[in-house]
Amino acid sequence: MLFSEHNFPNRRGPIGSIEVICGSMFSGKTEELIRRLRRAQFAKLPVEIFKPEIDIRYGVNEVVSHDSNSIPSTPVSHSSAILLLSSATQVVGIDEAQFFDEELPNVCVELANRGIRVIVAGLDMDYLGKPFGPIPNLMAIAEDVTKVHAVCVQCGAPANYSYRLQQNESRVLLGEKESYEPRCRACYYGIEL
Ligand SMILES: Nc1ncnc2c1ncn2[C@@H]1O[C@H](COP(=O)(O)OP(=O)(O)O)[C@@H](O)[C@H]1O
Ligand SMILES: Cc1cn([C@H]2C[C@H](O)[C@@H](COP(=O)(O)O)O2)c(=O)[nH]c1=O
Ligand SMILES: [Zn+2]
Repeated sequence: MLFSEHNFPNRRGPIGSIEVICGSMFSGKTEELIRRLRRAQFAKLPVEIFKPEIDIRYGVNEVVSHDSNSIPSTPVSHSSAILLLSSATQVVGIDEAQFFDEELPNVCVELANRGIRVIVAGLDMDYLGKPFGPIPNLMAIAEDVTKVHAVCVQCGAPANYSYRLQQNESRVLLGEKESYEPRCRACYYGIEL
């Protein structure tokens, strides 16, 4: 976005917005989220970061990337808690948003309409290649959507699927490299070219 696009002479006060960072596992969603939030902190803006209570893989009170970058965060059990905990902030970050309830898009709209910059990261597809939780609706209402890609472990192409290695059919199965690998379309579907 051009800096000149931020100059609105007839507007007073901050304009809120919703940004979505999505992609497969290992695509760099959390790193990109942390990068944007750190830049906001460098700008001395008050920042609050949330994640779903379910995701305690690396610790309860921080968001951690696969490369061990981390930033403190607050675990919440329902998206409505984000509204209550964001009254004095200007930037809200949300990680693992695919695990939140379907109210999350409304919560993000409410925050953005208060003038808050909302940055949401999450899986766009589950292991079956189906749109995951509230992410598709968030992508529809966001001002900005960034789709990041991992590297396909089979062939090296850009990967947008999270292939599950375990025989487990529940949609939610927390895990890392022992349970998932990022794959491109051809390798995910086993398409011979
Ligand atoms: N196959 C892969 N493709 C890309 N990055 C990978 C892969 N395997 C491990 N990584 C590591 O994962 C990091 C991204 O981690 P992270 O931001 O936590 O991803 P995400 O939140 O999308 O799962 C990369 O910087 C890289 O070091
Ligand atoms: C595809 C898929 C993933 N999960 C889980 C596995 C991990 O715990 C997280 C994703 O973490 P990341 O930061 O994006 O690497 O989600 C799941 O429960 N169900 C799925 O279908
Ligand atoms: Zn591939």
